[in-house]
Amino acid sequence: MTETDTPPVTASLDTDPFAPDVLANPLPLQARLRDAGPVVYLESHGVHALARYEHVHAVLSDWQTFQSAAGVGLANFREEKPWRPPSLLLEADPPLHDAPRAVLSRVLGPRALRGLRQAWAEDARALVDQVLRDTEFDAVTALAQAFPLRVFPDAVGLEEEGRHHLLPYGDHAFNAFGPPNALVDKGAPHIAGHAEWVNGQCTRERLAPDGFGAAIWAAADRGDVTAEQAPLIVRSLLTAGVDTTVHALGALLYAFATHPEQWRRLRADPGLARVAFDEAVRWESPVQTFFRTTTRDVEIAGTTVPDGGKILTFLGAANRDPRRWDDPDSFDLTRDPSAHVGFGMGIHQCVGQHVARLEAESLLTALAERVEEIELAGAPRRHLNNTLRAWGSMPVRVRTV
Ligand code: HEM
Ligand SMILES: C=Cc1ccc(C(=O)O)cc1
Repeated sequence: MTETDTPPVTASLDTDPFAPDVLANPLPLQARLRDAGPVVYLESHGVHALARYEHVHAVLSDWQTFQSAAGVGLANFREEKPWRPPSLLLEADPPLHDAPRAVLSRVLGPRALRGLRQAWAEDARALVDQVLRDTEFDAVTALAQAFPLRVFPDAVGLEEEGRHHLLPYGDHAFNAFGPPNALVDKGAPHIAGHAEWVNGQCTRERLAPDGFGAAIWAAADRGDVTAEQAPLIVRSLLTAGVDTTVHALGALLYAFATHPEQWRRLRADPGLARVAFDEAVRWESPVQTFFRTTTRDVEIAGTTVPDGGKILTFLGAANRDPRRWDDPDSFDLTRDPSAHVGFGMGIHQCVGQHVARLEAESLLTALAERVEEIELAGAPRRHLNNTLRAWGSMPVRVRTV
């Protein structure tokens, strides 16, 4: 056998996963990646891609070998300056990651959220009553965007004025995890204005005295983190806490508008609201991808990735891996979705997931009480983003009780 006859251990593809047509429908490429092998070299960006559940789970669980401090996007912070000061959680490894994570775990933990449950349930009912005055509406603007933007900025303690900066700021941040393409170019001219408001909202004096932001500053006063760290920890909430839940709620509404039998199942058992949300996060994976950077030469399933190599983990592909899930492409409330990687895995697993679940449970419970049937009233339109899987609009028709 000559050198050229030896089959390559590592498959490679030249498809760009951040191309518009792929972002509009990533499922075919995800299937190709899973089937091509455990590790696939992407020539388009010079990175190694993982799309199978087993290997995505393993890489996200091994922060020592696959670090976050060199950035969790394509940009390698060892070689280039980040577009903004790195996050003290997302773009940090232990030990620097530990104290900020411990603070947010407490501020956003289930016990801290108990005080919000009643208020968010009432607000969801008020919004649903208002929206259901019409039998046809855009579920993205009327519900998926409206509810998080009614409850989350107040929970953080943000000023009323300027909240319109939140969605475009997050949208650009999530685009910036990808390559410097047209989506990044679209947000670049406006990001300074959005960032000026967002960064200003993270200062102690601009935050209401009783929200998540004030609780982070109180942790600084106790010495759990420093006063320099406090605003950046608040910034994490504003970056990660809005667009993600908006698009997860969009995924949830799309799932039910296209699966009437699952909607009937939820109405028969409203206690399914929380599992429905996690099944929607598995099925659509609003956060599709994240990168890691190797801290040494490492072999993954027969492929050696050199130190400093970027690894692209396809969370969305892992969440539909038939090696892990029965009938993965179906949205099914009888499934146990709890092992999904839609919130990540390991020490960086989403610290805001309980906030997201409470938002979803509040909205879904209010809808299930009033809406007998929900269906698409026209073709939904995708909102393209390098990292987020999102709907830009979703016309629906409802029958109410
Ligand atoms: C359905 C909604 C959400 C989804 C799908 C989501 C997804 C994720 C994912 C995949 C990660 C892991 C990132 C990594 O491993 O590099 C993560 C981390 C994080 N999320 Fe969420 N998230 C959501 C909602 C939220 C909310 C509401 C907040 C804040 C209130 C939040 C704050 C964070 C923070 C601060 C991190 C970094 C944690 C760390 O590095 O230790 N997320 N999220
Ligand atoms: C899941 C995305 C995410 C984005 C930004 C941050 C942050 O800025 O800390 C955390 C998570």
